[in-house]
Amino acid sequence: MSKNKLKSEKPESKKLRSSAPDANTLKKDKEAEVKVKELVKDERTHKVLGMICLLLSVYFFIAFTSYLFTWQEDQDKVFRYSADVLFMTDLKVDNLLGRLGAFVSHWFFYRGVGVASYFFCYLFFILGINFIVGRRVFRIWRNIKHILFGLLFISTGMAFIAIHDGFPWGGALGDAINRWSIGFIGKTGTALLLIVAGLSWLIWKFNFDFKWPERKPRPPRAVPEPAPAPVSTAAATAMVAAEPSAKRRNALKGDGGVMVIPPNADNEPEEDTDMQLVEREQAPAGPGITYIPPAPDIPLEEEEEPAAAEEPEEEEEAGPLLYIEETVEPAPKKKRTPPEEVAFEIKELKDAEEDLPEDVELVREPVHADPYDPMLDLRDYQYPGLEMLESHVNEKVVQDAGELEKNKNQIIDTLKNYDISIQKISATVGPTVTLYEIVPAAGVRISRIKNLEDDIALSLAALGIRIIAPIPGKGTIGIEVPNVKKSIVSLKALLASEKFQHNNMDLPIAIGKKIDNENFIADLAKMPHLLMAGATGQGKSVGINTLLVSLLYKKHPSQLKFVLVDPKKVELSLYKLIEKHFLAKLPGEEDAIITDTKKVIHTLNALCIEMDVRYDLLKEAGTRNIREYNHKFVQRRLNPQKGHRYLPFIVLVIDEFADLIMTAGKEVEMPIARLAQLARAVGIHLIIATQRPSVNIITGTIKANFPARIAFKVSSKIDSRTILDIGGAEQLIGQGDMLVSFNGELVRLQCAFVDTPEVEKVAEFIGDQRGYPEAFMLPEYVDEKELEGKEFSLQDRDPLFEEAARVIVQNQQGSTSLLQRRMKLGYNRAGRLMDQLEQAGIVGPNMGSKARDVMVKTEADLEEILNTL
Ligand SMILES: Nc1ncnc2c1ncn2[C@@H]1O[C@H](COP(=O)(O)OP(=O)(O)OP(=O)(O)O)[C@@H](O)[C@H]1O
Repeated sequence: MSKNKLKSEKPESKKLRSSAPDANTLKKDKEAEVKVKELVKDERTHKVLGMICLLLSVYFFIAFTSYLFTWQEDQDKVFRYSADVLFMTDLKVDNLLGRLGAFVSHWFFYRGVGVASYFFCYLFFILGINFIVGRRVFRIWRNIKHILFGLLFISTGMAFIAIHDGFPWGGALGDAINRWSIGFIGKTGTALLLIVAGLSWLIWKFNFDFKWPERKPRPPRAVPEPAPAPVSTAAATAMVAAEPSAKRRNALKGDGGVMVIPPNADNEPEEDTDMQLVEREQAPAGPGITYIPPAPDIPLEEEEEPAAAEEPEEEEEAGPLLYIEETVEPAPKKKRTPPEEVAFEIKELKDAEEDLPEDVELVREPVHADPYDPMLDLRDYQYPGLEMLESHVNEKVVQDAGELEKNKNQIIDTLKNYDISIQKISATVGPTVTLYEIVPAAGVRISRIKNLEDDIALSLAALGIRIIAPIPGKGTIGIEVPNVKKSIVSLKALLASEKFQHNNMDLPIAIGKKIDNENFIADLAKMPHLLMAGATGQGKSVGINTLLVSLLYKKHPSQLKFVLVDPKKVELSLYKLIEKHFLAKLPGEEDAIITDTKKVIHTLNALCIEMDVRYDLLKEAGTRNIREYNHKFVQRRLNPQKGHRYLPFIVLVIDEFADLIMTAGKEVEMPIARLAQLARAVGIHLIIATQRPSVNIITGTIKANFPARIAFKVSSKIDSRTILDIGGAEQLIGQGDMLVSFNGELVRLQCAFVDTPEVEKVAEFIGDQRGYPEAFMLPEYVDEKELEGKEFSLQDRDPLFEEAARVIVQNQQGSTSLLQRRMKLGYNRAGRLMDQLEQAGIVGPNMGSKARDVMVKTEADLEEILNTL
């Protein structure tokens, strides 16, 4: 439909354009709009605004302070001439900032909020700093809330205290509230109200612990930490990060410096919980601490501790606090840990606690260290909003009572014809089909119904009837009958669902709705690959778009890359716009979307190399999968100098697999099979779609490695068996009606619908934002066959020769895999480089599985050799 739509829309839009009155004007308007947008986004504009805000803050501060001393002299003049005072050049005022200073201060103090006016200086100050620094150093909304409260409270309070003073302590606002309040609840009432309001604010802000000391869960004692086992930084981060910082502080305050485990950590966000679990598995209780150098000072005020609990998404800016133990020996001179600075959880270290002599105290130094933030490169990246997607007209599931009754009667009658009586029948209306569940009368064998499946379907004379006898796990028989009025499941509804919004999945994909209208949302990382088949026009392309768009809604460009293979050339071309954000390609390639079979082979092999390189990295890091690896990397426990890097997930999407197999056969099948077998742990996942699910295309090897499969309507029962190992897909009704085989279950779903213009909007929105300088580069793959017979001489050295030589000499290790890892090269190219290095006398001859000798010992020697070459 999408394509059709596009086609049919084109002539219309042409017509429109030709009848447009003045295309040039429109273009200019658009250009102007773009320029204004750019100007607003420009960081220089922000800096200028910041300067203006700071200036206002300072100006107000001086004017107000001066007003405190000169108000009596100036008040008369401002009263007398009102705003005219500003234009009376011969009028002398005492305010340091002249007539404007006197006028503004009068307005703020006398007509406004009295001394609380200083809050405005603060407001402009924090706005100014945020604009200039370019990030939210201060949280504006939180501060505005406090400022509003402060304005009301201070002005009223000051007016109450200094009710008879001539100076406008509370301003007109304070006076008015005060007068009203005294009239309403009396003087004492107002005083009490003010005290309660003030205390409430303090409690809200600092959440004092009012517990009686004897009721404390455990008596205060020395900090029980394992003496010889410093906590790894990661564990510390996980513990500290998992705890809302307000709680941390409270725990400390309540104890006067002694640490208490917060009683519950239940209100932690889900993601945090998960991270904590992973970390606990890893965190070594023994030595092996990695020192994280203190990051440049981040002032503590930035953190505004309680805010961390309220606005967890903002934590990334300041980074969680890390606590690293530096001295663990029993110190003769006791040093007390400063109570406000150390937050710690003891749970994990309980075992070691017993070994610790009673009087030992640990000295910890809080360190502000930034965990590596992969999103920082594109930190202003905005996720697409749901408003870009459409709600489709007939989205509501229609329950037609007449239709239900008719079908029910027909089912009962038909079964009666075969002497099958039933006890009970119930119906569940789904978006496209209704499931009638039948409980047969006692004594009726289910196998009988199963054998009569085709006859019953024929008698019911409806298209797309599927009989499930029995429904697994239920002991009932299901008959699925297509609805006359089908409803569309819009992707928007699925993406807005709670299950999609709040989950802990690595690669969440919204697929569709089950018959009982439950949303089917799965984690591609767990599937771990997906095979899709369906005859032409049954919804495959829409299905692929659904999956891609759901991932785009959830993932940051630093976390996910797509490799898109589109032999049909038109299906995935929309995603070209997001090349610099989400696509991966081969070095030196123009197009990120691969349409040519030869290039597909190169890309698949490059992905295999990337997989091997990633496995090497995982091995070196001592981790088992990409999640653990990235976690360790984020904690800065892996050294980028040694080739470690943050690994984004890679999703390979092939839109027409049959076409590839027909043209390239084994050359495509082999790398796909390798990837499917091995790549899940390193975060490479495959989505493969095909029109022709025949056995020569979906071979045994492929099938065995794709446990999750989706079938749209196919043309024959054989095709259905090829893809799902069971019939049924031939009875689907098309238009996104699908069967999903996943986790050993077969579920009928209505695929979520997302139209091409919606995808276009999302892609444009992402594409318009600042991206990486180029697409994500896959390692280079050089076809051995292409290289055969090519003798190389030192004259036509590889362009990377010098860099490779330096890597080898710096590491004093003549290993091909070192070059592969460091320079992200394919095995072949790294091997060729090594041969050239041997020819140049930089490394020794090949020694089988051992690394070659490095003949050049210093970089200075190497430079000499390179100069002479
Ligand atoms: N989930 C859905 N809900 C409603 N209608 C759908 C859905 N999926 C597909 N359709 C309808 O079916 C038409 C064909 O879908 P689509 O283009 O995805 O088919 P296809 O299997 O990719 O075909 P081809 O293999 O020829 O590209 C769409 O234009 C749309 O009208």
